[in-house]
Amino acid sequence: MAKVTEHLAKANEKPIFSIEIIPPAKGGKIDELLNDIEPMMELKPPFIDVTYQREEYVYKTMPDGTQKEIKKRKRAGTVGICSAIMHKFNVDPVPHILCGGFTKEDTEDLLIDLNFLGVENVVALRGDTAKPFNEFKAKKDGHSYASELIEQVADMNKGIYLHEESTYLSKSDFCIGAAAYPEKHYEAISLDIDFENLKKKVDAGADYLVTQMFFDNQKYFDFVKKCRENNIHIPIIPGLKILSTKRQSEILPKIFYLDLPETFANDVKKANDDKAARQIGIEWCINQCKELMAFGVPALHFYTMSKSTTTLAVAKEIF
Ligand SMILES: NC(=O)C1=CN([C@@H]2O[C@H](COP(=O)(O)OP(=O)(O)OC[C@H]3O[C@@H](n4cnc5c(N)ncnc54)[C@H](O)[C@@H]3O)[C@@H](O)[C@H]2O)C=CC1
Ligand SMILES: Nc1nc(=O)c2c([nH]1)NC[C@@H]1CN(c3ccc(C(=O)N[C@@H](CCC(=O)O)C(=O)O)cc3)CN21
Repeated sequence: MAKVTEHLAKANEKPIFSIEIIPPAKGGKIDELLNDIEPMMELKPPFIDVTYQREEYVYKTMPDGTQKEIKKRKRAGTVGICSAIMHKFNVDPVPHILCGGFTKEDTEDLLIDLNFLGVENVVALRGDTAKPFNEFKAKKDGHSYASELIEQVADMNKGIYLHEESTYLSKSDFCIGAAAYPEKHYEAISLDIDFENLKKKVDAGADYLVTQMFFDNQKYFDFVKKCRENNIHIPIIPGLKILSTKRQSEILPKIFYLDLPETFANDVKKANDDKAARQIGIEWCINQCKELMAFGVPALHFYTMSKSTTTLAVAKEIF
């Protein structure tokens, strides 16, 4: 097993093919998930990201009229999935770890579990705002920003644990990924402020970055240039989403704060149905990948949503 940065260092001629999967909805079977992703194994991704879905809250009126808060998690099982894909496919799992919903102590326990399982990588994120709220709120004794979470992982890599004074504790050795937003994070007031926050993540110990999806490569090229000019020299992996329905051309820019190039958006709008939109999405992504390869990206990371068909349609043209 190896670190993401080690995998990236080994790839010289071609970028690495990597994928991101999501846990199945509660009650789903691990075998179904493994079967769904198996077709992509033909392209030998050296690492697979497994997202962590945060909890949401629903409120139920009880017979006595009081409101009961119910905590629900639709897609649980990130750690178990990491262990399953590691043993079934012999690839490095990269669990996402979140600030949201976690105390620092919860995080420490999670990191100890991952370390014992032999997982050597994490992507450290703040996490989205819990539904149905409209503002991110850290847990009491939890982290507010990804940079703080990165610091905790980096501390453990030095043998510094919470509430322990001994200096002879075993050191973990996690490779730490962090998220980057070429078109700014949706909550950030400006691109520049978001960039300052990105620097904090790098200073806290991020080993590499993976970007939010983008459909305009120029946004990625400008972002990489800005990073390099500002002394950020770690690898920056482009994250790619293959547009696969007409609706996504309306909704993705709004949810994730991105621009769709006008020609692309118009072509998708003119498509007769989702099948036609998906074909346009596939072709757009193939062209994006070719241009990114020519630029010399270290990897092409696909947000697959655990579905292999569209990703394979693109990747088979590229790799
Ligand atoms: N669940 C998952 O697996 C994934 C989730 N994400 C999403 O990425 C988003 C945020 O995660 P990160 O980028 O890790 O969060 P982050 O903590 O780096 O940034 C979140 C927001 O806070 C601001 N910020 C950061 N540090 C700050 C500071 N010290 N002072 C003031 N403002 C600060 C940033 O500019 C940004 O607007 C979330 O929406 C997350 O859910 C992204 C990839 C996968
Ligand atoms: N803010 C944020 N939260 C995330 O969880 C997240 C990111 N960004 N960026 C990186 C990856 C990519 N993720 C995603 C999440 C959803 C779709 C997506 O296509 N979602 C819907 C459309 C939107 C909707 O109807 O809610 C779909 O059609 O599958 C793609 C990538 C998850 N990750």
